Order: sequence, then C-alpha cells, then structure tokens
Amino acid sequence: MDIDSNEILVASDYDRTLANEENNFVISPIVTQKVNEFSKKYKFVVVTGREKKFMDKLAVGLRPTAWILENGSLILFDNKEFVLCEKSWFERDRKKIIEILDSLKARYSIGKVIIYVDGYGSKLNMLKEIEKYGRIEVNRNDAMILPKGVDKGIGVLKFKELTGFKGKIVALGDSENDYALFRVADIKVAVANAIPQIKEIADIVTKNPNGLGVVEILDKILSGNFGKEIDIH
Ligand SMILES: O=C(O)COP(=O)(O)O
Ligand SMILES: [Mg+2]
Repeated sequence: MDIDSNEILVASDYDRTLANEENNFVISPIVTQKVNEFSKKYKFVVVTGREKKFMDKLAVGLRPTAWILENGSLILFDNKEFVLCEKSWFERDRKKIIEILDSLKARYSIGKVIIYVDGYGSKLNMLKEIEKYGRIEVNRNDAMILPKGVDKGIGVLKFKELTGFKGKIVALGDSENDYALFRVADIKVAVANAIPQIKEIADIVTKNPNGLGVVEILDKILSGNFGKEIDIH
C-alpha cells in the first residue's frame, strides 16, 4: 500500500545510526545532503541522547524538521525550545541525583536537562538509589539520567502533538535507548550495525550500516517504494 508524503515522519537516532563511530560521529556529507533533501518533502526528526552543543559540532549543515535532544527531554522546532519535564526536576530531583553521583565519585556531565554518567552502563546497580528521583537509560556503556516519564518515544509523541501530525512514524535506531523510539513507531527500522536485540524487534533491517542505512530507507520513501516493502496497516 503506497503512503503519500505528508503521512510519513522519519524519527532517526544519531550515534551509530545517522553517524558512524569510525568517523567519531561526524555525519557524512552524503547523509547530510539526503536528509536535507528528504526534510523538504517529509518530516525528519533527529532523536538523540546528545546535547545541542555536540550536534552543532558533529552535524554541521544538517537541517532536519526538528531536533529531539537529550534523549527526548528537549525539542528544538520552529526556532523554539520545548523542555519536557517539570520544574521539580531542576529544583529537587536533579540536585539529589548529583549528590549521589558525587558520593559515588562518578564522572558525569550535565546537559540542559539530562545527566550523562560515563562508564556506568555496566554498573547500574550502583545507581539504584537514583531511581527515587529519576530514570536511568543505558546507551552501550554509558548511562543517561533523565526525569521520570521522559524518553525518546515521549519526545516524538510531544513533537507529533506540536505539529498535529497524524501519519505513520518510521523509526530508525541501533541501540538500547532506541527501544523507546520503536515503542511509538509504526515501522521499526534497525540499521545493519544495530545490536541484535534491536534487530530482533525491527520490521526492517537495512543492508547498509549507519548513515547509508538511513539513506537506503529515505531513497525508498522518496521513490514511493517504501509502502510496498511492508504492509502499513
Ligand atoms: O549520547 C549518546 O549516548 C548517543 O546518542 P544516540 O545514539 O541516542 O544518538
Ligand atoms: Mg544510537
């Protein structure tokens, strides 16, 4: 079944999906050009754990419809910024979490909303105390600490609400923090280099890894051949 243009929103992860680890997560010009071309006709949102300051360095020239940053807690769209958490996160919860991290002598950095904890992906039990104040999301070997109820899927649903989008969501991802993105997707696409657990639940696994896998899907949609590939009910 063919689906027409304004019916598709592509929501793509960044690290190891749009951008390769081998390139230190600097997006390639081919991928940038394809996403910018695509974003003129369809909605394309980048949904990443990263902060804007890193995207400004790594994705120079990339012009998606919107940025969903800090693992779904921040949306940049239409020159506006939307923070998806309550004031209590800043006034109480995040302060408590930082006290705990300091007591653990953990190395962490703070975004506009999120806290990044280096190397704790495999030591989550040490962060148990933190779950009283926030939620922990793993991405390969790093942990991200977010306000409760915030994840990539919530960020995408908020964007849908902001734009009144009613069509189909095509999600592309590679790793644990993309489960939430897949949760809200009509079509789940794993890039060829995704972890096995993500490939297992995907409707489609791209032939190419990273950004070229994303280009594969965008080309199919642009050529009107995507809907045939999978029954979009
Ligand atoms: O910040 C990270 O860990 C990477 O983020 P992403 O894979 O969600 O783009
Ligand atoms: Mg990723």
